Amino acid sequence: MHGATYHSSPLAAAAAASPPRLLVVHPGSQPEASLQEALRLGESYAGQLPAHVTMGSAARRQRPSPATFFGRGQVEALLAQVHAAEPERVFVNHALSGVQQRNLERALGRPVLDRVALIIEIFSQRARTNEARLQVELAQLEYASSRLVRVVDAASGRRTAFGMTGHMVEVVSARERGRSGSSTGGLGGAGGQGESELQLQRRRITDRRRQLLRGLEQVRKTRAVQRAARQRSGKPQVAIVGYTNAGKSSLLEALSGAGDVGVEDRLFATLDPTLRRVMLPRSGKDAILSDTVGFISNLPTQLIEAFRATLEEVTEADLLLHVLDVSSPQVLAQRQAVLHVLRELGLTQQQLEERVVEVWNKMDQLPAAADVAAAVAAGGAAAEEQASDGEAAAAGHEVEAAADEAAAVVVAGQEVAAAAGEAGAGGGGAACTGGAGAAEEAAAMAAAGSKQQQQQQQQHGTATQPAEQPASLVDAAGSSGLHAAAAAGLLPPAVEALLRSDVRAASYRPTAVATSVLRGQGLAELLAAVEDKLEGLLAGRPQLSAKSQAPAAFALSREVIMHDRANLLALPVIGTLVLAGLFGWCDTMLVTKAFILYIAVDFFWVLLEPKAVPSKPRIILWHHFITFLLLQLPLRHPQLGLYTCMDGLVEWNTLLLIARRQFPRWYRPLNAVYWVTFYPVRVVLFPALMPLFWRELTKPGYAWWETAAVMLTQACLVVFNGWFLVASWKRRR
Ligand SMILES: Nc1nc2c(ncn2[C@@H]2O[C@H](COP(=O)(O)OP(=O)(O)OP(=O)(O)O)[C@@H](O)[C@H]2O)c(=O)[nH]1
Ligand SMILES: [Mg+2]
Repeated sequence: MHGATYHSSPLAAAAAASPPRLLVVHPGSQPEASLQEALRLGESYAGQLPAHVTMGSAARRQRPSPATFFGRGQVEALLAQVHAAEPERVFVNHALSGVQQRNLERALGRPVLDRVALIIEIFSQRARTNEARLQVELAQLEYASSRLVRVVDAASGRRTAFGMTGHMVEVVSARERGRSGSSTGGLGGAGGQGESELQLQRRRITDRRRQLLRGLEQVRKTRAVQRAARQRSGKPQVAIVGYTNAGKSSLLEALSGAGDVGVEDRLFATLDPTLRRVMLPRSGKDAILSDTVGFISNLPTQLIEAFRATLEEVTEADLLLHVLDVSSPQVLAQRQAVLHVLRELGLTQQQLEERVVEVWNKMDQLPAAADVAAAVAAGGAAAEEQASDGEAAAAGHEVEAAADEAAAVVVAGQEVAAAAGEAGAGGGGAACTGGAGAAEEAAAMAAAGSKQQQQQQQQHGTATQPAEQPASLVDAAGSSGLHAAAAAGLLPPAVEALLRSDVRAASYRPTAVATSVLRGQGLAELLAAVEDKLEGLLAGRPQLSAKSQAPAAFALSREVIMHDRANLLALPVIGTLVLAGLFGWCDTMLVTKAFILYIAVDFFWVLLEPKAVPSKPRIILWHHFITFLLLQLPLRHPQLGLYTCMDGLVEWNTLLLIARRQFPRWYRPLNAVYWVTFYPVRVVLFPALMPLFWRELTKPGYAWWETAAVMLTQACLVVFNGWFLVASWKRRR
């Protein structure tokens, strides 16, 4: 029952074989845009645009009925619609409680899905890899278990409202009842078992959940190891995120040249992260880009939680490319939804502000796409000219506003290319000094060039692929072009709002690059902006900007860097004194005192600021305390000073350890010398000092407790070195 073979939800399997006919029921109180999205979700699930019915009016907002969500009259009307349309399933475009869902299923005689269930079912259909299937099943389980109690409490006690299919909870077994035409036949014969059946189901859920979590933990570990290996290669990691269907996979395909990422005009086409290498134009270095599952507003928390392993590619990335579909009137809400999910994933506001580049995609889909592109070309040229002339003060209002924006907005376009020859001098100059007037002029100039295409767009109801590839017109210098287009009234309200700084919250103004991925426009500018941003971001992380072999986890904190630097100064002094003491060039008592001073200062440093060491400050403190005790004896018996110097040799090895993480460029040679010195000093010399100490300390003149203290402390240091060796091995593996 809990065997190795995996069976995804039988409903999903059936749906994949022949997509079920769906009826979308839209509560009239919900906005029209929500209906459009519901239809797209329905289309993604059923493979065809579903029929829909709106219940209630937007004007009359009534409280949802706790029993059936819709009022009694509405349910009757809905039943009539269901009889007319004969759908296999009904999708209510709202969140439903377990009781509402079950009562509606009874009333309509059909399985009823709410928004969360539908999204989970779409995920279930799309899950291809083992990782995705595990994650989807976990989400299904969480969803099912959250309604288990309520459903059973409300039931007559004669039957449970859910069933089990093999090892898995059937999420909406009532759907299955509807499908089979039976009112009691939950999968696995769950009927009639009462409370004990409930307990059994609960236990099965818990067991399966535990199993899934174990499987996913393994997935996470594997992903973490793979990520660490990629980071070791020194290649920056860039994650593409965005609302579903915004064009993320298209962008990855376009930037990487790979044609196998999987672009589809349906919601949640992508579930699994796909990685591709992309060359950065200026440095010629590679970055790793990852495409991942799209987000949606009110993304079920079960899915966010379940997809954590996948979404860690996002949280661990150096940079995020946030793709926005500017052709959607809902672009602002979609942007907020994505930011909301990113925050739920644990990204802080500061990380969002620092690590995001926005991609304003589907520019070609704007109603006046050609004119916008022309205005942008004119504005961009103006900005360039303006920059080179140093005449910022003379610029028009719109251009000033653009300069205020931190964003760099770029559009390249074929129609723009046509206008560029003319606009380069005339249009550009006009935009520079004329603000909105110039934009109109530029738009008018471009209008002639783009007329033919506009006609095509009207004919086909959509933008068409241009015959020629566009030339890139504007570099990532300013958003004046789009501002000019906005001033000329060429932008839809949503894009205008995107541009306005009041919407782009004061502190949140990521660099933005306008693109039409479908037409290959704006991609060069995007890559340049990505490279700029990465350079800025990785400046403090040299192991990423320079190819090195340094381990990934070396994003050092300020505290560690300061402590390391102090040690890089102190340890060579101590090490040299130790060598001088060993060779007899310096009094061993002086060495001992210097050693004690160093250990004491470092002890208090770590005590007061535990973050000064990358890990395990407590062990470091114990180590220092024990060393401190050991060093007391040479103060009482100067003849033991030579042994102090022998112990002190270990500080050269410590110096190499610190240098290794502080100079990642030299990681390989430093690492080699570190290990060459590690074994003779820590593994051979330290234990070997034990019999030497014993021989010395059993001579007359030493108190028994002095012998015991030295032997004990030296033994502790031997154990510490052993632990250190094992920990290093583990880390390397
Ligand atoms: N007009 C136009 N369509 C685009 C553009 N970029 C992508 N598309 C189309 O948008 C649809 C969705 O593209 P995808 O790349 O699959 O979108 P996605 O963000 O990966 O979607 P999910 O994986 O479902 O979240 C496809 O039909 C693409 O051809 C663009 O710049 N302009
Ligand atoms: Mg995709």
